Amino acid sequence: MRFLHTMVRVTDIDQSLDFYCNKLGLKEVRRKEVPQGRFTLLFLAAPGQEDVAEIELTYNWDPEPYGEGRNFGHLAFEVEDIYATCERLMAGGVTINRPPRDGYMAFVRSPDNVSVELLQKGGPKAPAEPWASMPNTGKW
Ligand SMILES: C[C@@H](O)C(=O)SC[C@H](NC(=O)CC[C@H](N)C(=O)O)C(=O)NCC(=O)O
Ligand code: NI
Repeated sequence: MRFLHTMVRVTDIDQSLDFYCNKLGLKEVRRKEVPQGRFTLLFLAAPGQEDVAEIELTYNWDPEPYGEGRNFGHLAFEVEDIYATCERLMAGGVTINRPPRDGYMAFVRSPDNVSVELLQKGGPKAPAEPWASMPNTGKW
């Protein structure tokens, strides 16, 4: 057995690709339109992780209310530089709900409010401003 993907439903493909690809750094691996089911599937992966650990975005053509499943926690990604990643996300208008005060862990939310955890590769970096004194913002 091997892990394939985590599926999240999204309400806007362009906004989701802007967040997951342009801002977070994932690449679109493939896309499948399913007109008979009135939905589109988009598979994303970090470079080199294609067919190893993917995110499946499901876009239903007919809008549906998606509650926040409290049993679902978050998507987690290891990043080369947690500060640079948070700077890039913040410059793109993403709120850093849990800033990397410890140089290691940060949380943001996707446009559909899916919680995304960012962890520093190799363990904590030295604390640095503005992150070391940045308060939490809302829930993550
Ligand atoms: C391709 C494979 O990885 C899938 O996950 S297809 C699973 C299938 N997805 C859909 O039917 C998408 C549209 C549907 N309206 C939905 O929102 O899921 C499916 O069985 N989905 C049900 C599920 O709970 O995942
Ligand atoms: Ni799937």
